[in-house]
Amino acid sequence: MMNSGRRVIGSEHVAETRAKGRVVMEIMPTDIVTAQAQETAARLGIKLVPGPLERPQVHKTDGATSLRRTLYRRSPRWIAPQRPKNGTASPIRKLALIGAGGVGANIGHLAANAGSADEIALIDVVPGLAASVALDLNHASGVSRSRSRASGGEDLSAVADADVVVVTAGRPRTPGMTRADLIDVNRRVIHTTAEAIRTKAPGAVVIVVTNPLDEMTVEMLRATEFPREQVLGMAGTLDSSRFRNALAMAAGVSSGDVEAITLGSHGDEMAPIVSRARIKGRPLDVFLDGKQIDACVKDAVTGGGQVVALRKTGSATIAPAHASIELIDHIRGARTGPVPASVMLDGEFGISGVVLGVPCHLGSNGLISVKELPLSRSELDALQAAAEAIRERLEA
Ligand SMILES: NC(=O)c1ccc[n+]([C@@H]2O[C@H](COP(=O)([O-])OP(=O)(O)OC[C@H]3O[C@@H](n4cnc5c(N)ncnc54)[C@H](O)[C@@H]3O)[C@@H](O)[C@H]2O)c1
Ligand SMILES: O=C(O)C[C@H](O)C(=O)O
Repeated sequence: MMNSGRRVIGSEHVAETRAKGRVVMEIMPTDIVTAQAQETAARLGIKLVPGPLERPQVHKTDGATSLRRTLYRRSPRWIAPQRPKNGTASPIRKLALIGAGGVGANIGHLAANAGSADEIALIDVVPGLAASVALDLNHASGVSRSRSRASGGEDLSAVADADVVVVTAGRPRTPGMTRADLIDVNRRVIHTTAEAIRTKAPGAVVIVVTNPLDEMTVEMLRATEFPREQVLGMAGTLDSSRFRNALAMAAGVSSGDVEAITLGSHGDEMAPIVSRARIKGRPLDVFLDGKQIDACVKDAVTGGGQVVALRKTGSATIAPAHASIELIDHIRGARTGPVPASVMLDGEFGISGVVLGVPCHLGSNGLISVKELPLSRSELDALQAAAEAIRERLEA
């Protein structure tokens, strides 16, 4: 039934859906669903679900039929960041990478390849390591045609005047360890690096990667005495990527069809946000049952440990590097929209004085604002629990 361009869904439509053996009925944004249809759907066990994000519409133009894509913004695209239309975001002038091990070298590689920075300065305490990675990156530019120039050495003063500093310096965990077991050894490394950043690159945006992430981000904030806008922790982009991958594999779709985010801590108190996750623009339960969704949540939380158990000598490096580049892209304006990062909260989500993974708007000076998404009661409780757990660990 049509009514000024709108489809009115009556109980007969619901009954037709049932008769076809279908259990889901798609409702488009312009549809009007009668109260009777809702009752019939409930009685027959039919789910009325929002239609897909994109749906081709047929339009008649001068007797010809053309197909036009109409975008239905069922949920705001607050998860998947978008590149600016003209794709002309400038590279960062100087990117410093403290730590040229597994994660640091991979960040250097991706940054050079994407032209994220004009100058990439690598620093590592192991003699020759950072210089060798820098040389390797420069050698690759003959093929990749990257314009980035890399340099490497042991001296922390090479952070001087960096616009963005990524800190991966420190020990990774090995099987049998939790990230929290790294607190003592890595806190010392953070303090050493923080001193150099504070004095030589006081205007830099610092991205902490070293574990345990939430605690090390707090240490960096304390030791540099930088405002909260300038110190970000990287974990949410990695955990969200793992969550999206798990959902995509379970639903048999590509990761690009999935929008999902994780908040909270980078550990057992991680909070994958199920209520706002979408597969092809639709809620998860259209594609997956409760058990499958729980398994995906578990996969996101345990993903890091799974890699450690297999690798034995260290932890993941490739996905963390991509996830770090995502933050760098937001800082340099190559991507827009909220992105999960760990920042010191100041009343957002009702939490203060603790570093937690939350959706953030970022820019060239770091944090612009925290985006307080509407979350379900249990998700808000999970954020509060994560904040309390981190607070307790810091006090201990
Ligand atoms: N936040 C996340 O999501 C995430 C993801 C992956 C790894 N991590 C963490 O990142 C850290 C690095 O992981 P990795 O796989 O690159 O380890 P890695 O051992 O391969 O590299 C770490 C490097 O840091 C260097 N280093 C140590 N102390 C230093 C100092 N004072 N100054 C300069 N360099 C120093 C080491 O020589 C080493 O080369 C670990 O703590 C790991 O747990 C975090
Ligand atoms: O798991 C680890 O120890 C490394 C990192 O935090 C990860 O999640 O891959």
